Amino acid sequence: EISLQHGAHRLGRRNDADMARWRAYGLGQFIHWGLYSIPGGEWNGKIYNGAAEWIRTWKEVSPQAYDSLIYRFNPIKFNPDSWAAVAGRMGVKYVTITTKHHDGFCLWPSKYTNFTVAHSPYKKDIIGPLVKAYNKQGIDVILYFSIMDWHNPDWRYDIKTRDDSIAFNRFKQFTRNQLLELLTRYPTAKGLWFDGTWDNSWVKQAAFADSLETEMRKLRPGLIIGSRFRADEYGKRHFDSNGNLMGDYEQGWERKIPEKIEDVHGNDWDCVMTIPENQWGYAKTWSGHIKTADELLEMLAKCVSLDGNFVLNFGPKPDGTLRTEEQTLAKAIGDWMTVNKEAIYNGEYAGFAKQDWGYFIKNTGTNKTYMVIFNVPVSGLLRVTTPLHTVINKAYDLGNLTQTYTPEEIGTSTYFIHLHQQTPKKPFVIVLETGETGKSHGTGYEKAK
Ligand SMILES: Cc1ccc([C@@H]2N[C@@H](C)[C@@H](O)[C@H]2O)cc1
Repeated sequence: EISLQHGAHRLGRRNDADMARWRAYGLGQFIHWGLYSIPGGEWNGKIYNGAAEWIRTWKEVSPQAYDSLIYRFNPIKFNPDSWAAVAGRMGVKYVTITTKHHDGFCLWPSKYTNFTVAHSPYKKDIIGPLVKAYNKQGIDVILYFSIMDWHNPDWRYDIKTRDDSIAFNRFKQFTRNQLLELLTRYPTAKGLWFDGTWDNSWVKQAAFADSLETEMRKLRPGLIIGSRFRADEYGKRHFDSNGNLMGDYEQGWERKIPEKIEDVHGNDWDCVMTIPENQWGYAKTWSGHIKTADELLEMLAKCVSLDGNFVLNFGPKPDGTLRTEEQTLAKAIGDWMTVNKEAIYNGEYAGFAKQDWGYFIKNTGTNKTYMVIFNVPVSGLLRVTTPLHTVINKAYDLGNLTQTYTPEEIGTSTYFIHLHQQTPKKPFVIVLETGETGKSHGTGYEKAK
């Protein structure tokens, strides 16, 4: 261990109520919305093959022309209550919304720049009504904020000269002002999701970022900030120079999911995922593979089974409506969640050996273990190896409690659950009520005769 001033300030998970609430979410929604939604990945009739929210960096686009999109931002059909209703129907417990993406356009009327909704034809605050609408649906809000700000002339990718550091010091104050402004304007926000923090300019600000994080936490006790916000004094990000996670949860799983429990190092984490391969902002043309509801449900179950939250991204259209494909997916996921939410909310790693048929999830509320089944084996036999001294007392369908199973014990802590013939063509859940050997009324099911 080396002594660090600006590394991790806490070892292991946060154990307070605010973090327990975040840990229990399971399913979240990401929303990327801003000026980039207007071109939607196309410019002068040509399709940009990068992520739509990065179109300002395309050589075909002059930054000034892009920035003039502010005069076309007027989402007349924007209705936050309808977005929140779609999210509520989908079963999300929290939403992460872009307040300012890399382009620097602010969806709230910031006092510290004119590049905001207040100076667009729309004029009104977007973030406030969104927070209110989502909170009304019982959905918590996390504010996405990009440190990197292409529009602000004081932004630098690196600090090479004295002029750079003079400009960047102004930029640091601007950033601090905007963050304190957001926390003050939107006091119900549960956390901040930082992005745009990989460039040397910011990585060199270990002390500043550390003190800013402390200041924000003091202003908003319980605030949840991930590992992407700051680097330690040796430039290490996410994990400090002693290998300890900075921030409250690991923010490294963008468009990817850990394979096994060892990959998450006992930390909380979220996975943020796009529906197409790599589009966060609205893209008129979705090319490549578009994920189906079943694929997304499997990602959700996999994340929760490994102690993470799964956050699915929506890129609303410039007029403020949600694209049809996203609404259809939200409903399909919601229909599944209506039946199976007990396997997702309050879900955590169950400690059962991973099996090919799907995922084990322990619900910390019900204390039951849920088998989320995606791949029914041709044998119709679902193998279950319980943790040591754990026996299965009951097994039944979550979707139909009268559909029970008598696990066949085939070895030490190992059982086969015999599926009934007509297994559904959709992911389904079997509930296991377990006990500790010697503590339950019996020793579980008798050995197979
Ligand atoms: C290389 C790269 C940088 C930033 C991103 C941003 N993070 C996602 C959450 C989106 O905001 C995307 O624009 C994606 C890829």
